[in-house]
Amino acid sequence: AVLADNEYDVTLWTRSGHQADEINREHRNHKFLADAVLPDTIAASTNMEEAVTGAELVLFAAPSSAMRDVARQAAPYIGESALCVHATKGFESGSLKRMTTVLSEELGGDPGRLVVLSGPSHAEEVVRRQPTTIVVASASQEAAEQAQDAFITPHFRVYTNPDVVGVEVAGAIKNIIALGAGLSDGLGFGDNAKAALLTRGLAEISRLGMAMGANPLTFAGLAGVGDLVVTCTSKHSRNWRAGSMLAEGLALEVVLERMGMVVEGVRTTQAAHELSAQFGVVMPITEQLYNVLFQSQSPRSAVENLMGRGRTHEMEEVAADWGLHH
Ligand SMILES: NC(=O)C1=CN([C@@H]2O[C@H](COP(=O)(O)OP(=O)(O)OC[C@H]3O[C@@H](n4cnc5c(N)ncnc54)[C@H](O)[C@@H]3O)[C@@H](O)[C@H]2O)C=CC1
Ligand SMILES: O=C(CO)COP(=O)(O)O
Repeated sequence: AVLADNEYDVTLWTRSGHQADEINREHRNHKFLADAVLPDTIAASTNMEEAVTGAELVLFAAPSSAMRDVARQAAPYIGESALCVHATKGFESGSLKRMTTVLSEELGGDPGRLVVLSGPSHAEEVVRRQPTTIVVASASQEAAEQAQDAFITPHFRVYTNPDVVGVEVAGAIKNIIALGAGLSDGLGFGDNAKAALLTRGLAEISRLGMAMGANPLTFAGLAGVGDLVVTCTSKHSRNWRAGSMLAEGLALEVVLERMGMVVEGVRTTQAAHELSAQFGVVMPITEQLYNVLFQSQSPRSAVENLMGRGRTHEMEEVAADWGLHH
């Protein structure tokens, strides 16, 4: 819808013939954006060749679990000069690769044409043209500015950032913290607990990101604190909702089935658990979420474990994370 507002001819690719028909005939996408009317210049197709051939910009927005498969299907039809942007938040399971790495491997060509678009941006509000701010990051400033040009509207303000690693890590890991925020709210804890999760969560995100080569300043920006705040506090968040359902005692499989939409934080918890070991980074909230999701630990004992950790000096810890002398 943002691109259509900027007068691009948009073709949306989907696997579902029913969804394509609904978008083409009614300009609606009932299952995923029930209340929205889409611009009538958006066409939908189940034919990848038709959707992608000749496109000057290709936006990938599949779940992280589908990124490699979708990119592989699209690759033969993407022109050499096409800008390739993704809005996916997660890592590839198993390989633990970031999404631009997956795209680079599948699409080939100039890696400088790859851009990640991320930040506090629930689709339900973007499609209503409510004020939204996001970041586009690319190794190439020119590519980032091309993406900024393509997406910026009076309702959708786009900033550039050269830190692809930081933007991708921030967008992925905040979903773990949002699952924790949903659990916390579902258990009946208050604003103090939520603020603690956000703040200590940001420390964890930054610690892993820096170990992976990110610029720490990215975590103070829209892709970092911005997306963390929106996902932990918004009624639209799938991750928050899944966390609050887990707090009711529902099994993970039941929660995911009831959600019917991707809850990226679940796979990301598994990935971050592995990344924290690989990079030797301490991630206590992620560790407790991992135990709740995959090791049958009760949410209440996870909270007790977090509250009962050894005493810590806040500034010494930050200084160590940032490689500063305290
Ligand atoms: N919904 C939102 O407001 C935002 C979502 N994102 C990210 O965008 C990505 C997608 O999220 P949503 O659209 O919310 O998920 P969703 O669950 O609402 O929609 C995912 C779509 O991908 C399709 N899909 C699933 N597996 C597929 C496969 N193997 N091949 C092709 N299509 C497949 C589904 O049929 C569905 O149409 C996630 O990484 C999410 O973190 C990022 C920013 C905002
Ligand atoms: O990343 C998002 C908002 O910026 C979407 O988060 P959820 O998947 O939790 O809805």
